[in-house]
Amino acid sequence: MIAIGSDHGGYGLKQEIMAHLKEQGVEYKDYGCYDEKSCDYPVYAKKVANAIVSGECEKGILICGTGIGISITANKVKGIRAALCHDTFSAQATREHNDANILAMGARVVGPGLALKIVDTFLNTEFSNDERHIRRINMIEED
Ligand SMILES: O=C(CO)[C@H](O)[C@H](O)COP(=O)(O)O
Repeated sequence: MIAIGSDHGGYGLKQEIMAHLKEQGVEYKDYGCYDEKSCDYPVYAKKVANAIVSGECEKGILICGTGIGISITANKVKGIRAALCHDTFSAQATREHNDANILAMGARVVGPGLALKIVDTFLNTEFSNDERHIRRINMIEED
């Protein structure tokens, strides 16, 4: 199950991503926002991050205008590795190297065509399980 969330700035792109996931038979849960009214991205970043750390969802997608505020917020939750990606190389690398569990994007930065390719790359790339990457991820989690 994929957790998905956005603020008003990411709402339109989130609708396109959800339609794309549905077409592909990928299950998702929309944690809001639910319309284009101005709202606060930390609310939705925290809902999606908590859905992942609780085990309710395995990965997440977060979208705001830039992807920056929503990724900064998600990364404050222990166990979350949110990666802001606006290209497919980064989306692949962050799965392979960082085992990122949230993809963040900015709807005011990327168009929908590229965004959907980034989503597909992120969701279809496995973590490498390489010893050096595991060691570094463990270091992130240290207090
Ligand atoms: O990108 C964002 C946070 O990083 C927000 O989507 C952006 O700040 C919202 O701006 P506004 O309230 O002016 O629509």
